[in-house]
Amino acid sequence: MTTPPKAPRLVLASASPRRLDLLRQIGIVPDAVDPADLDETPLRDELPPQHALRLAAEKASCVAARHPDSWILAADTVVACGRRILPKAEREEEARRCLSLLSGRRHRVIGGIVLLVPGTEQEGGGHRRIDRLVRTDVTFKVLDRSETDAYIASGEWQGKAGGYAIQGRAGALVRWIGGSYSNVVGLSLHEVAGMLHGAGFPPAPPSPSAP
Ligand SMILES: Cc1cn([C@H]2C[C@H](O)[C@@H](COP(=O)(O)OP(=O)(O)OP(=O)(O)O)O2)c(=O)[nH]c1=O
Repeated sequence: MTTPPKAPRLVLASASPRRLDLLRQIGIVPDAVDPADLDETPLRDELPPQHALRLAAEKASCVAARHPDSWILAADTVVACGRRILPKAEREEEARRCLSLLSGRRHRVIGGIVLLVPGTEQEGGGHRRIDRLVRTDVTFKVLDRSETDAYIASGEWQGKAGGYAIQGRAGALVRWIGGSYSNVVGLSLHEVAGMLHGAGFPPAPPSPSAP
């Protein structure tokens, strides 16, 4: 008698609650969440897309070492103004600098996504890597002093790439967006669904109720 194939295990290599919520939105519930702890400083002369993809790949491979038989999903979100990579704002001055740079201008949000698919025994184990880069263009309104102060007071910028979170109050500061909204929040759902489907991950079960 042959044993049925084991259900694949999905590990989300991220500390971002937004990524977990986004996946849940499309019915994907990871079996485990295991963040990688990495130095996210850009390399010298590293361009925003290279940076996003490198970090997503490093997060994925760091976590894959702990889960050799699982599917690993990792991502990195970079906010870029020209060649410049904006920081993940941790301090108020950083967030203010980001907002003043973004005010009235178009910028790019680059998402690097890496999916590691475990190899079968016949393939000799190891993981196969699938990656994608997603770009969304975002234009902020011109921010005056009181709008900037109010946004800073909200504290929502903390730990966010580029010092803002489109899914919160900064939604009111965005004049125009071109491309994937979920990519800005942290993970393009269209891309990730396509990557999982294309690699043979079982589809999400039907939703028990409407959102
Ligand atoms: C631009 C923008 C970023 N962000 C968030 C998404 C990411 O959590 C964060 C970018 O930092 P990341 O390094 O991509 O992610 P993270 O450090 O939160 O988690 P991990 O590295 O463990 O996966 O900024 C928003 O939530 N909304 C936004 O509009």
